[in-house]
Amino acid sequence: MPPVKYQRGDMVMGRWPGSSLYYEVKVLHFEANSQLYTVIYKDGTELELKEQDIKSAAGFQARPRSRSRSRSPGRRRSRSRSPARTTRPSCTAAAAVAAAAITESAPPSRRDAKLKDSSEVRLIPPVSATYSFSTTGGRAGEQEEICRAADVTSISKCSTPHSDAVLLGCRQDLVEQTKASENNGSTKHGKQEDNEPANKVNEKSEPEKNQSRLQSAAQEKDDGDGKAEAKAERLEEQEAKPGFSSWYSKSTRKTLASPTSPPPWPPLESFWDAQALGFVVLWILFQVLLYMLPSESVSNCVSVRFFAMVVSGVAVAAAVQQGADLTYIHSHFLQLAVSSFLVSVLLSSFLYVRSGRAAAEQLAGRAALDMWLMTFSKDMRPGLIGWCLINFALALAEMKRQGLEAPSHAMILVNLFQLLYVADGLWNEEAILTTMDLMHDGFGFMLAFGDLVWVPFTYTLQAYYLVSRPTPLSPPALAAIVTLKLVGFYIFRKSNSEKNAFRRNPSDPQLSHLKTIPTATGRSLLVSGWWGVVRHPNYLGDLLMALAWSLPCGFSHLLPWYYMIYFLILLVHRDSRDMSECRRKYGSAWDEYCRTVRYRIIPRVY
Ligand SMILES: NC(=O)C1=CN([C@@H]2O[C@H](COP(=O)(O)OP(=O)(O)OC[C@H]3O[C@@H](n4cnc5c(N)ncnc54)[C@H](OP(=O)(O)O)[C@@H]3O)[C@@H](O)[C@H]2O)C=CC1
Ligand SMILES: CC(C)=CCC[C@@H](C)[C@H]1CC=C2C3=C(CC[C@@]21C)[C@@]1(C)CC[C@H](O)C(C)(C)[C@@H]1CC3
Repeated sequence: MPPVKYQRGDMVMGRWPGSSLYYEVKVLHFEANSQLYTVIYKDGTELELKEQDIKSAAGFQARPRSRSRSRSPGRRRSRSRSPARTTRPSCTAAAAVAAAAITESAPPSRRDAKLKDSSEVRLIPPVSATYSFSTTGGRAGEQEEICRAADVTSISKCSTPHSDAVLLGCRQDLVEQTKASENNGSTKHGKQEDNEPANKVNEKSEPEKNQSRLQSAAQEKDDGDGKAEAKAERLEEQEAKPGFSSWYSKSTRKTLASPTSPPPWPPLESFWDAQALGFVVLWILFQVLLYMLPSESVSNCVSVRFFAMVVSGVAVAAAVQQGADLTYIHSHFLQLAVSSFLVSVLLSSFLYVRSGRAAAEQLAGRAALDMWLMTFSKDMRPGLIGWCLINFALALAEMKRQGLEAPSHAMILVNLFQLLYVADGLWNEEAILTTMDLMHDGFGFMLAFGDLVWVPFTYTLQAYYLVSRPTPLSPPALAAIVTLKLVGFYIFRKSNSEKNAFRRNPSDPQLSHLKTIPTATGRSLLVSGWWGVVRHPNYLGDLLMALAWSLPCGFSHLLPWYYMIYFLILLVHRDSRDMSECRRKYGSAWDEYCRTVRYRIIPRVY
């Protein structure tokens, strides 16, 4: 029996069925009976290839570089990845590799024979769905998808204006490949004659003009200053990393390409990282430290929570200045979320167990620690400030990943909008202290989970999305979004302040113009001003702001719209909870209020 040439796990170049194009694949398995290698392409497609359809990765390295790459050795970065990785083709390189492969593949007669061979290559899953040219992502998404399908991961290259030639090449090759592979698929079902047209397509589509087109495109790209290439390499490196981050970027692209096929679940081992847990614990301890600092000196002029936010910001800026790489937060997003989840479970369990004994121990004054922990946990600082920290880290990750000198406009908007929201919440002490969750629900798992996991790791998803999906904004769109945010914020702040001021001092002369309804409890209800427009003007403002957070991300994906949808459900649910609570509290006075102010959140609509 001849020795097996390629071993399991080897990174090699595999010929794409029906074409002369080679892409980097990983050997999964060799079946001695059929003499076929099962290989996996970068996009997850598994195929069985014959030995002659596989080449060692090293053979592809020299030719395309010397032929079309003008990058100086000084600019070439050494990488610590496996040797096969260093040969991974970028958009340009893939084109050049493909071109080289075509040239290499000798005279047409031999190529024909090869193409005929390809009909014997067996496709395991039907791949045509993966290669549907999605228009959902708009032009950028489309380009990216085409490049992905061709295993050309340098999105940034493909989306630069100069890359149209490459794009065209990729697109045409893919159309041809798709046709060819579909035909191969039917071959599997015994329709050998159906393969004829496919071979004809390939005969026509792979002549030298294809080669020169790809080569000139490659040349054109390499005449650049090498920045795009550096970008592509960075992207490749990111994608090469195992874990959630690379899984997410691949899966969002998959979703765009074929919305019907769910993205694969990230590998289990990528959920846990001890170092990530260490960072989460450190962050919470840092917030505990700030919480323990004597607050008298600042509390007269500035909210202590807001002060904690400023100090945290300064500390983070100093850490970045000292070389701390905050993009770790992006590449370990899932691990950090899992660690925070563990801490929230531990903290709420601890407090739950302790609360059972508290009554007895209170006499002995031993509940002090529990009380302290409880008030600290209700404070929401770690989560709210953590939200801003993560957003900032994601802006840095976007710059790194996209090779930008500053974050994109969309990223800046998302960061500033949410920073304003958090700063407002921390500045206005009542905002947190009077919220119904903290007033009525006590401290439980939901609050710990909300503070440590839900808020920092799901409210940041717009920024997370933008890291790998830059969304350009036209100046009018930018202006419209900023206006929407400001209008939303104005309604949110004014209405909350009006109610809080009224609750603090109902006879405040500044509020004397407002109409009220007395209730049996001795407290009154506002029926004019903001609270006379709808029953929850603050929710309306909050929803407009939520809209302004999602709009910068465009409409290509559901992920950045998650918050808007979740929040709509949350607020509608809160409104009905609050309605029952107020009816119980205020009885007929509440019914009268509801008759006077008919709409709940949106005037004349809901
Ligand atoms: N981003 C997020 O994840 C979240 C944000 N929020 C925001 O937090 C803020 C607080 O929301 P929430 O805690 O739900 O509650 P609200 O601030 O809406 O407060 C509701 C309470 O206000 C009082 N009230 C209602 N109507 C009147 C009236 N006409 N006159 C005087 N008092 C009235 C009642 O309490 P009483 O009479 O006892 O004073 C009622 O229980 C909102 O802006 C909300 O959008 C909330 C949850 C999550
Ligand atoms: C589905 C699920 C896990 C729900 C958890 C709900 C919590 C995340 C929210 C309940 C009330 C919240 C508030 C804020 C954040 C989310 C939670 C904890 C809040 C601190 C956000 C900032 C605002 O300015 C606010 C201070 C008004 C607000 C208060 C309520």
